[in-house]
Amino acid sequence: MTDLLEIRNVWKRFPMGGLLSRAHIDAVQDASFSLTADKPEIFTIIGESGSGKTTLARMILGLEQPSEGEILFKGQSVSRNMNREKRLEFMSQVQPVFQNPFEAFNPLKRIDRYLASTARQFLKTSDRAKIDAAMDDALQKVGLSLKEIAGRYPHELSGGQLQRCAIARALIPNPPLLIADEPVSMVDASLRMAIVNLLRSLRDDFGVSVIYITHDLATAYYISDRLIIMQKGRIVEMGDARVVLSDPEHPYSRLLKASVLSSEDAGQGKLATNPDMVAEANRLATMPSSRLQERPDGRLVRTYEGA
Ligand SMILES: Nc1ncnc2c1ncn2[C@@H]1O[C@H](COP(=O)(O)OP(=O)(O)OP(=O)(O)O)[C@@H](O)[C@H]1O
Repeated sequence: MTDLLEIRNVWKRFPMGGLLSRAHIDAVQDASFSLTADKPEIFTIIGESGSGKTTLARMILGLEQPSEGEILFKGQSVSRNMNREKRLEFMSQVQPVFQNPFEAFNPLKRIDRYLASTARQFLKTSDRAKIDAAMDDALQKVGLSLKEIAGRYPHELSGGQLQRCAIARALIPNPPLLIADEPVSMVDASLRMAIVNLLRSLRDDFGVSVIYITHDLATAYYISDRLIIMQKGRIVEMGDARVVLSDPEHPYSRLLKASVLSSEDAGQGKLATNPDMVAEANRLATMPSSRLQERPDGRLVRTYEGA
């Protein structure tokens, strides 16, 4: 099997506290996983705020350089220092979808003009018919059409429609991989499932793999094939999404699941989280020596020396 993406022992260390300080934060610690080119999948990264999800995504997009380790896309090293031509070629294969569709579009620019400039850039053509065909093709994949959005400005669409347009923009170069960082969190709750189902259809109908970054276990359970759970920069559990989310093994994974369930029960006066579970997860996060161990069901779970 050929790898589409390979993350090899990647670390990202950010300096903290000014130029003269030696303090640093390990935003991502020794992350490794790969996506195969032969079978498109939705690979989810879950973790609470500050666990390193966005930093990992930015490294995959070549926007940040790993401090250690390597990221390979189709066998080629991804680097922040690619020249213009290489970057354009790379971007045509790995496209981001961001959280806030209203920030992704210039409010003063018609959406079709924005999509057209993306098509011109990646297709390297100024042929109007080819540009329109590429835009319409991408819009059809997200359930819209060029006719529907032609001449419209961002404020004339709902958040859900605009997020579809943002995904259509990302699809224009026909990338095999999308990196979707919290793509539904700014979208109205009633429209969220439509976007989530759209990601699934991109995988099933168009062979696009998606790295789906989220806090939300429910949508992760619904669409993911595999997932990793991150705690303070470390992957603590990785495996088949349904196996891990149905029966999480790592204390932090259990805590995440319990927190979600208990928020549903909050109206009945139950505790939002169990303090013992929080204390145990926090204790493990500070243990220096640990490794991912394979379980008989194929998942990887972090274990700690002397825990
Ligand atoms: N450029 C930076 N300089 C210093 N620290 C950073 C930088 N970028 C991220 N960090 C730190 O790295 C850690 C991981 O941040 P990151 O944004 O990757 O987390 P996240 O899981 O995506 O969180 P969220 O869900 O809130 O987006 C945080 O402690 C953050 O403060």
